[in-house]
Amino acid sequence: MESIGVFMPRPTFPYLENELERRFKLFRFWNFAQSDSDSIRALVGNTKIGADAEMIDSLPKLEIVSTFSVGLDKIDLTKCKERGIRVTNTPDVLTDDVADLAVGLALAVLRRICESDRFVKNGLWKKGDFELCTKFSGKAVGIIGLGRIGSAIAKRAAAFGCPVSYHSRSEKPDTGFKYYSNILDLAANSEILIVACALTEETHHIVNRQVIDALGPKGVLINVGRGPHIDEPELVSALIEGRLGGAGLDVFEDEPDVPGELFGLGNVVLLPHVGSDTIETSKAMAELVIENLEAHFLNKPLLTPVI
Ligand SMILES: O=CC(=O)O
Repeated sequence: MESIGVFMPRPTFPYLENELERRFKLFRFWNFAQSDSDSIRALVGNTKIGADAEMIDSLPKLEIVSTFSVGLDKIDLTKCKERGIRVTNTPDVLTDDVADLAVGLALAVLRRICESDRFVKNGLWKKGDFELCTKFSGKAVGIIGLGRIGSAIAKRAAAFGCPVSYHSRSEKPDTGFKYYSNILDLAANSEILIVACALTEETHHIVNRQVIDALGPKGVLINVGRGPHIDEPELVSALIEGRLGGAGLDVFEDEPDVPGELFGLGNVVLLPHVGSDTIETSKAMAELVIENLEAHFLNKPLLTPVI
């Protein structure tokens, strides 16, 4: 397959880049000339750059978009469908990591793990004890989106003795978790609200001022989905004004820009979109990207087809 042109619009996990280079004719955005466009039959995107309409239009021979992510929000799926371009992503292999991190963020915010760490490292322990924090076990956890990742978070939260409820487009059968068709009811009945759904037009700003206010001054908001799930300026003012108890955020509306107002807040833990960034999972995701490409070019069924 060395002659098949694969386009990578942004640097990615080096293992994936090297493996693609070994098997295909890899064109990286940074050493790509427009005249190469006609050789490109596949595109490998990620959470930052996928395939928007302009990119798709510029690649007339594009047959498949294989993204190194589970999220599809950076891919124009309508355009891909119109052009008959196949799309694959990397579900399942990253579920545990993202769910682990959601629980880790909740623990970090409530138990003030990062603040306590700074307290010790800054030598403040010698001057007195750290303040009391808030218990996590047993807290009412509400999950927005009970897909693969949401379900894995629910399982973990349940193991901590947390009553779990959720909101999604429709009620899932036999989960044993309480379903709220109205997100405001979910927020009002949760102490920790976790965003774990896909970003679509319907879920853009699904957490708005009303939801934040329903969660309230003792509530904690965790986001392991996408930044635009939350109305960020509303979140920032709620945290500054004390209308929300705390937040653990792995994703932001305009990454890597994070609102500076959050930097000084002790009840907020900020991560640089690292939900699935473990060595093990990145490798599994890379294998999936490659196997999907190989399956496509060998006319075999795709492993994780979206379209
Ligand atoms: O955010 C991570 C992903 O979509 O894989």
